[in-house]
Amino acid sequence: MTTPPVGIIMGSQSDWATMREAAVLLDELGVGYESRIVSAHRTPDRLWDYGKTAVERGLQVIIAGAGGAAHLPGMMASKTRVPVIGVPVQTRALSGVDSLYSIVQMPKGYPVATMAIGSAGAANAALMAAGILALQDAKLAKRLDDWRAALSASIPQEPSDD
Ligand SMILES: Nc1c(C(=O)O)ncn1[C@@H]1O[C@H](COP(=O)(O)O)[C@@H](O)[C@H]1O
Repeated sequence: MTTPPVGIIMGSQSDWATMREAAVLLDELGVGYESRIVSAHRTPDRLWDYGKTAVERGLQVIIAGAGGAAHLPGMMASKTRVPVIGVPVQTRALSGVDSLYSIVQMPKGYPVATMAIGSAGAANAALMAAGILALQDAKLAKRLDDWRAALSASIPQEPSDD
């Protein structure tokens, strides 16, 4: 089985409602991906193996979503040089600010490209991954340009009352 270019990983099944937004967009753009539950806290060996084999398996971008003490994206960035895009999942207790702060403040040397909290962040992670892959893929670049143009065209000039 060939490895798709993008790995979507998340700390828990409960993150899928958010991370699905990334999957939906990658589907729209025709970008292959795999989705896995990988937790630094609950499945540390799985995290280790995923990070250790990411380069040799051919993953090109990893989108990592987690909530609360969201160590998954940073730990994955420590384990592989494959670029990691972090998605702070919204939490009930602290609205996702906990997730954001856990992901964004990486020490020098191990970056995580951190998106907005919640579903907008998950969707943007997919667009960011597509943008990275499009640097080497002219057909994808065209699909991404078309997607962006369609979004622009859908924005009305004036507000309406309905
Ligand atoms: N932040 C992490 C990590 C991790 O960073 O390794 N593993 C699970 N979690 C988070 O725990 C939250 C609650 O998980 P449950 O809903 O399973 O209790 C989820 O948002 C998950 O990302």
